[in-house]
Amino acid sequence: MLNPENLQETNDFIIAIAADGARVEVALHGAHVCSWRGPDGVERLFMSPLNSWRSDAAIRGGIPVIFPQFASEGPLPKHGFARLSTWALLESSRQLDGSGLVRLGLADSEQTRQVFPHAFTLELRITFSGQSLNTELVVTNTGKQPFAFTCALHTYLNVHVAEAALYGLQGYRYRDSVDNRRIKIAEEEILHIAEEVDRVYFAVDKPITLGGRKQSMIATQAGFADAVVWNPWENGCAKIADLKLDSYRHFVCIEAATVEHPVLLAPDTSWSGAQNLECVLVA
Ligand SMILES: O=P(O)(O)OC[C@H]1O[C@@H](O)[C@H](O)[C@@H](O)[C@@H]1O
Repeated sequence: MLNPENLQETNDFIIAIAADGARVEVALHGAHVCSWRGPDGVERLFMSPLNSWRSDAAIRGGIPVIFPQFASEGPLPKHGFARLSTWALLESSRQLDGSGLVRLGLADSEQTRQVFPHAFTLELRITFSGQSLNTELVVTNTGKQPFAFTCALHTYLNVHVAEAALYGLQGYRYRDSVDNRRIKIAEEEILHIAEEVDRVYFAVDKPITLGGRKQSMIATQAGFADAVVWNPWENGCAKIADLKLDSYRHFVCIEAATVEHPVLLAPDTSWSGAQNLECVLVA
């Protein structure tokens, strides 16, 4: 899936393998999980075949880290700068239980302070084994003033959209970005993706399941208040240069996010949010 020739030009990658053969590929550009395979070797994340792999662009697919601004809801570039920054590798190791651990870090710099005048560190902790992947974002305020941020783990899940169904969203209040950001209550027990979907579900406190024909993916989050479900459909793909016109058929984003109420972080304190993905194979 990844093209090593291109990658060497613009990205440094970490490949980490758990004792049971589960593996992740992580780019330092954005601390971006680009690939996650279980021991069966099956890719669980979508990566766009038209991804540019340019160091000045966000990677289209995998798990973009969104910080300190979700979407265009503030003065910063869309989805903030974390996904465009070069992170440092802090650790890549195998835990006593055989699971793989990769930790990456980012701190404020002259460049980030120009658009976000605060002192901070970010850490992304990626743990994986068997059929599960856990990503945790830790934000620490290392400055003297409080600051506010919104954030997300913008996970692109590999799925045949025509066969997919989302469970667990019924009853939540959500903001519908494809209907003038109207606030609605989710009535459907099962959400099928049959048109553009771009919703922020608020105060999500239960797992969301993306059911498919061969597997189901259970997304559980902690720390993050909200969850975004996004599929651009054909009309959206036509406007996004690094997606093919039919890419919408192959992924659904389930994003663990904090959007409605920004986190206000006091000096010398940390916030953390995690998304856990568990793949259940259908016999
Ligand atoms: O094209 P980008 O910047 O990666 O954003 C992709 C999508 O990200 C989602 O989180 C937003 O809800 C969508 O509105 C947006 O289109």
